[in-house]
Amino acid sequence: MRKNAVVIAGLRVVRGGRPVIDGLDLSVPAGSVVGLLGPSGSGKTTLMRSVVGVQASVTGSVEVLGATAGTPALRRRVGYMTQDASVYTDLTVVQNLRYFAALAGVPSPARAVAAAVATVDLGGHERQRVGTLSGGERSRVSLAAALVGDPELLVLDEPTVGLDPVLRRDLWAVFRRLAAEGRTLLVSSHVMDEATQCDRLLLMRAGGLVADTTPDDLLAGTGAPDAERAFLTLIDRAARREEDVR
Ligand SMILES: Nc1ncnc2c1ncn2[C@@H]1O[C@H](COP(=O)(O)OP(=O)(O)OP(=O)(O)O)[C@@H](O)[C@H]1O
Repeated sequence: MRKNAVVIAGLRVVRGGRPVIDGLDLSVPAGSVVGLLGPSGSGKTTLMRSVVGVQASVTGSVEVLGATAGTPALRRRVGYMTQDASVYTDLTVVQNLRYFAALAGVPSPARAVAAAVATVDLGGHERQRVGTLSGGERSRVSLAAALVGDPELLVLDEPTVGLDPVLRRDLWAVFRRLAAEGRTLLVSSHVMDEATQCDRLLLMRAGGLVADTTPDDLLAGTGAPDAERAFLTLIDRAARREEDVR
């Protein structure tokens, strides 16, 4: 089995004429849930877009499942859930999923759609137009769309944003189940209690990596009582180090 699902070396991304990621190295172990955390604007989405292969002005090496990010061979093997819902509100749940299954070239679309609906627990809503679903249901359709190609790597950009604690807990149970099946999940989040559900944590700040750690080591290394305060401690330390260098 592959040791790392993603290996990044010397990643540099220029957006709006300035480097927003500069010299990033990291790896994502296969079969694990890796949390991508960091303040707003730290580069999480840009990193995820680079992994999926949809980001322009990327230099350095981004290897995904043994291939260069974005190569056509990876299309079905990588599922991407963007921050904003990317499903069609005027189509039903099943129509959306059939469409995404066709894009991914899924050989048995009906079976794949049914499996994705079951995974995200949307049974009973199959024929409902997405525009009439609740916010939480809609984000689960986006997750199902990312899942319908049966990907080995799932890249999920803030999948739980705006969801209530019950839905967040349920979605994290889904993520854990997907990882137990051998899939790799790279999940960004602002919600620090979600950090404790990850196998590994990547902490970004200002386009760089501040920490590559585990939830236990994050707490032990900072002496903080919870993930949120540990995170703030590391961000403050990194900011102070940067000021000392200047
Ligand atoms: N299209 C763009 N043109 C110029 N700058 C951009 C563009 N998209 C993003 N940026 C800048 O790149 C930096 C990283 O943005 P990115 O969206 O990756 O951050 P993020 O960590 O995902 O933030 P958030 O948590 O708020 O979603 C930010 O400073 C942002 O302003």
